[in-house]
Amino acid sequence: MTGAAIEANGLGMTYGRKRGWALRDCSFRLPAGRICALVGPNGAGKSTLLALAAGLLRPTEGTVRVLGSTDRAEIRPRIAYVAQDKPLYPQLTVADTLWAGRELNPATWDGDAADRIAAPLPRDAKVRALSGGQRTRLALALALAKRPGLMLLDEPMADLDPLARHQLMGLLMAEAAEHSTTIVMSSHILTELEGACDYLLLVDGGRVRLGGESEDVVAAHALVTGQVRDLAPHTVIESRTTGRQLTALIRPDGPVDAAAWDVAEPSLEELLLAHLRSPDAPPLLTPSAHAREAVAAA
Ligand SMILES: Nc1ncnc2c1ncn2[C@@H]1O[C@H](COP(=O)(O)OP(=O)(O)OP(=O)(O)O)[C@@H](O)[C@H]1O
Repeated sequence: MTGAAIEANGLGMTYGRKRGWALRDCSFRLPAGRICALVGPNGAGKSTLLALAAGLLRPTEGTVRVLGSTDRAEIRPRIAYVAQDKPLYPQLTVADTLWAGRELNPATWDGDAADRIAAPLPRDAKVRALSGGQRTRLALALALAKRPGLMLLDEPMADLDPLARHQLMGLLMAEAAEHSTTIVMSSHILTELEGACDYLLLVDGGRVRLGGESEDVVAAHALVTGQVRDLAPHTVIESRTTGRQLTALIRPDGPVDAAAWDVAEPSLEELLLAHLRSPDAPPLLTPSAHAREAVAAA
């Protein structure tokens, strides 16, 4: 079993006594070296989870271990966190910002990686004069050139045009593969994640609903179509009937009766949408996504 990039045990966070839980009872493990899609509806707790992993928030309960440590000062130099609003110094130029990145990370700074990502940006432009997408590009250049073990990216592609998105996604994937960087990327663009991410965390209502290798999570489900009848003993995530025809996303418990049902593998997008529409469906974590402490306690 490889080391964990993130391991959460009973992780919970509330922003104030009266506010309720932003995240609750989260126990999962993200093995190192994965590219993980963090998905969920607005307000699900994705940013909270990323900020906890980045050490910017203290858990209200439970623990989050990052790259094997819970010591936030020790973790910080080894991670890169790009927040949703891409905070940068508006009065600095692009060149100054990259220079500051190098000065702050002298041991690890990869100037070539920074140049590759920041190539289209005018070096003498002030950050405050950059567009949202250009700021994102600069923030990603800083994050990647730091050569972190773990990149935590909160909706990094949201304000990029399709071409820039495609190019930066490709660059990130290639760099991550070459340097075994773990990436956690929150996004609402499900189609885009399908090709890029090999691991999945679905958070909803502050809880982890799905976790594990994307392939395994998909393989644990089936899309079945047939005449309306009982689907027991399988777990039905979502079903709809049209006349006498039933279509359902199920988690099979044993072989599905091929004489009674047309069976297909759902796409990742179909699977995620079905779970988002069915908040009461039971959670599923594949074995690699089980927190070790949780496993030990079971
Ligand atoms: N600084 C804050 N103070 C108070 N409540 C907060 C704060 N940040 C987030 N919350 C609350 O915590 C919950 C989870 O929010 P979070 O931003 O983590 O969700 P998200 O999944 O990232 O959402 P989105 O997809 O809209 O970015 C929400 O109910 C939100 O209102």
